Order: sequence, then structure tokens, then C-alpha cells
Amino acid sequence: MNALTLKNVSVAGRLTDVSLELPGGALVGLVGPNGSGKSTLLQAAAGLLPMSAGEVSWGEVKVEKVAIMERARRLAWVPQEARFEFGFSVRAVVQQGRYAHGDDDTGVEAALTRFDLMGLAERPVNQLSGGERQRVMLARALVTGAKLQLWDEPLASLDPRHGLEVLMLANELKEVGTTVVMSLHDLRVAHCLDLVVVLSGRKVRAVGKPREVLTPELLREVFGVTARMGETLILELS
Ligand SMILES: Nc1ncnc2c1ncn2[C@@H]1O[C@H](COP(=O)(O)OP(=O)(O)OP(=O)(O)O)[C@@H](O)[C@H]1O
Repeated sequence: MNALTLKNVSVAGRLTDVSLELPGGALVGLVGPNGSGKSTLLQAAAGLLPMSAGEVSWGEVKVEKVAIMERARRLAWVPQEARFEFGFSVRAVVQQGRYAHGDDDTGVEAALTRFDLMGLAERPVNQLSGGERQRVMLARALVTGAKLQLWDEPLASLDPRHGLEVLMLANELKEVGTTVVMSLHDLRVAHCLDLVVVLSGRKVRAVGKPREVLTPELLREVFGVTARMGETLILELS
């Protein structure tokens, strides 16, 4: 069964006729130039945007049939930029991920530890750095336990260690059947995922295994870059 299906989804002026079927337990990279529609696709898939056409299903169920509280248990969305109007504590924001589970706090302390947030737990979120805020949003998404995780540029503000830890976490989530869809600009990271979706001009240009999709020809056409495999700096967690 597919975890996420989009059928002919359009969002006026932002996304045109996107059809996609993403399996359960997969790491999916969403790549494409600025303005190609990645954030829009993620928001439409999360049921957060009015669509001008098409339908979105999570598993077998159309999104509009999923009750609001159930949505928060089934899907977690991490925005590209986390902005906070109020100075809730880091711990309180992570706890919000358990709202649809009766505020039971399951996994909150573990997520704070996992994202290196214990030392910041009582700090107001609106006084954190961009990368720290990003980690708070990812921790909140993690504690939902949702089997569909949609992360919009989760690595953009993170330092190398925290970035690698997020990728390791995504891999662990995949092992327990979660589908993680992340937009990203680093094609070298996209190359390591299970599936890649390439957007161009607000449409899907290609979908498939990275080795088959991210060819020099396609990268030249879509991004205007010359790509070749070769020696490069490799970073691993130590
Ligand atoms: N709130 C909005 N209202 C109207 N148009 C929008 C809105 N947000 C984005 N757009 C437009 O929709 C298109 C797709 O934007 P989107 O943010 O989905 O791209 P993206 O691939 O995520 O870009 P980036 O890599 O720069 O984050 C762009 O043409 C953009 O200008």
C-alpha cells in the first residue's frame, strides 16, 4: 500500500498536475530549483493548502476524510522556516507534538535528548538560532509518532553533525515503516536516499531511484549544472 498518493494535484499558480505514489517505509528526496514547487507539494500533501484540482490520499484514505485530530497522529509536517510569535519554552513546543495523543508526553524527553535540546529545554523558542529552531521542529515532528513525515528543507540550517544525525534518524524511522519525504538542495544527500522526485517549473520532471534519475543530462537540463562522480570530502558521525 502506498503511504502517500497525489493524483493530478494542482495549486493555482504554484503547482501543476502532480501525480505521485510513494511507498511506506521509504526515504524520499524532493529536489528542484528555487520556486519549482517543493514546499507547495509538501503543504498540499499535508492537507494544508487548498488545491485547485486533484486529490491527496494517505494510505487508502483521502485526506479530507481524515478527522483533524487523526491527521495530527498520521502526519507530521516540518516547515522550511520555523517562526514563533510567542516565547513558549522549547520543551512546551516539543510537547505540542503529543497534543493529538492526549498530551501524554511520550517520547518528549527522548526527543529533546536526541536533538541535543536538553540544555535549551527551558529557553523561549523565539530566542533560539535558526538551526536550534529547526531541531525543535524536528523533535516535535518526531514525538507525534506519525508514519508520514514531511520535512521541508530539514538540513538547511543545520551544522554538519546535526545534519548527519537527522539523516540517521530518518533512516531509523524508515526501518520501522515510516515514510520520510524531505525537500533538499544538496543533490549529494538526495543521491543517498531511496527515491527522488525532481520538480521543475512547478511540475514533476522525474521520479525514481537516485542513480537512475539524477543523471548528468537531467541535472544539466533542470539545474543548469555539470555533474560527475568523483572524489569528494566525505563526512561521517564519529
Ligand atoms: N504563498 C504563496 N502565494 C502565491 N504563490 C506562492 C506562494 N508561495 C510560493 N509561491 C509561488 O509558488 C511557486 C512554488 O513555490 P515553492 O515555495 O513551492 O517553491 P520551492 O521549490 O519550495 O522553492 P525554494 O527552493 O525556493 O524553497 C513559486 O513560483 C512561488 O513564487
